[in-house]
Amino acid sequence: MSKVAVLGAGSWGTALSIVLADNGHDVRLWTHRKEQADEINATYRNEKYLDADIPEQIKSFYELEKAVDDVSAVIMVTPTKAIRDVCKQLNKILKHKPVIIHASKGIEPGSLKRVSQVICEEMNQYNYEDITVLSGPSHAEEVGKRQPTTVTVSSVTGSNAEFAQDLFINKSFRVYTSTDMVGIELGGALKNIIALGAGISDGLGYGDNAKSALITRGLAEITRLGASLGASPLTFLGLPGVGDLIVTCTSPHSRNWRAGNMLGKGYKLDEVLEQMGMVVEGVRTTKAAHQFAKEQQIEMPITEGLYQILFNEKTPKEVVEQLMRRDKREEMDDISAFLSAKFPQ
Ligand SMILES: NC(=O)C1=CN([C@@H]2O[C@H](COP(=O)(O)OP(=O)(O)OC[C@H]3O[C@@H](n4cnc5c(N)ncnc54)[C@H](OP(=O)(O)O)[C@@H]3O)[C@@H](O)[C@H]2O)C=CC1
Ligand SMILES: O=C(CO)COP(=O)(O)O
Repeated sequence: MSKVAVLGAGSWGTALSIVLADNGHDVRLWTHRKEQADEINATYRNEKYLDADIPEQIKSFYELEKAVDDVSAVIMVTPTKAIRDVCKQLNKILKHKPVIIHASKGIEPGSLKRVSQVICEEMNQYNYEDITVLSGPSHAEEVGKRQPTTVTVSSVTGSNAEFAQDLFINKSFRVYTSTDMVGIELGGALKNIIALGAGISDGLGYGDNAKSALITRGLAEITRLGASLGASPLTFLGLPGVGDLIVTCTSPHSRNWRAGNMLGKGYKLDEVLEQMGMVVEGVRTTKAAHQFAKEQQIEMPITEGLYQILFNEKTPKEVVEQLMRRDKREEMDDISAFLSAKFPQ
C-alpha cells in the first residue's frame, strides 16, 4: 500500500481521499487552513465540504512539506485558479519525485493552458509525460457515499495512467484509462460551461427539450474546440465528455448547474458566487474558452452566449433568442469535415 498526498481539502479532495483510504492507502489530506486540518483530525468530518465520515487512515495536514514527505503519489485537487501557486510551493520543497495526478477541471484564462500544462511549467522535475489526469462523471457527494462511479485516467504514456488506475480502482469506483490527455482534460473543463447553461435554462423554467439541446449542441462545440487542439472526437463520447455533461447538466449536486440556475432566476453573478461558497469552475473556463474561440475562429455559440451573460450583462432570455435565431445550418457539417480530413476514404 502507498503513502499518498491529496492537495486540496474541498469536496472532491475529501471524496478522493475516502476512495484511497478504502483501498488501504495511507492518505495525507492537505489544506491551506490550519483550523480545517484540526477539524478533520479531531472530528473525522469536513462539514463545510462533504457529508461523509472520514476514515481513520486519512490524516489532515496544514504544512505542505509534511504532507508530501516520502509519498509515492501527489493528487492535486484544488480549484484550477490555485494550481499554479500550489505547484510553486511544491516545487520548492519536493526532495523526491512522486507521481502527480490531478483531478481539477478548468482552463487558465490568459495563458489558455490546461492544468497538466500549468503543473509541468511550474515544477522543474516534471515533463508533460509525467502528469496524469483523472476526470469523469463523479459528484463528490455520491463518491463519498460509495455509490457506483466511473472515471477515466489519462497520461500520454500509458504506464502513469495504469499506476493511477491501480491506485484508485475499487468495487464502487471503476477507473478506465486513455492516452488522450487533451481530450480528457478539455472534456472535464468545458462541460462546466454547458452545465452553467443547463442551470440557466432550468432557472428560466424551460424544459427537457431545451436542456437536451444544450447538452447535444454543447457537445458539438466542445468537440470542435477539442479537435482543433488535437483531441480525438471519440473521447468526447466517453465518460469525461458525454458522461460528465449528463451528470453536471442534470443534477443539483453540480455547483455549475446550481450557479446557472440562480442566474436563470435573475441573480447577479457576484451574488451567485458569494452564496455558493464553493468553486464554480465554469465561470473562469467560459472566459478562457471564449478567448480561445475568438483567437482561433472556432464557432462556439453557447460559450459566446454564456460569456455575454456572465461578463457583458446580457440577459439569459436575450441569449436564448440569439441562439434560436442563428443562421440555418446542417447539424453535423464541421464534425463530418474533421472526420473526413482525418480519415480519408
Ligand atoms: N466536487 C466535485 O464533485 C468535483 C470537483 N472536481 C474538480 O475538483 C476541483 C476542486 O473542486 P472541489 O473540491 O469541489 O472545490 P471546493 O470548492 O469544494 O473546495 C475547494 C478547496 O480548495 C481550497 N483552496 C482554495 N484555494 C486554495 C489555495 N490557493 N491553496 C490551497 N487550497 C485552496 C479551498 O479552501 P477554502 O476552504 O479555504 O476555500 C477548499 O478546501 C475543481 O477543479 C472541480 O472542478 C472534479 C470532479 C468532481
Ligand atoms: O465535475 C463534476 C462532476 O463530475 C462536478 O461538477 P461541479 O463542479 O459543477 O459540481
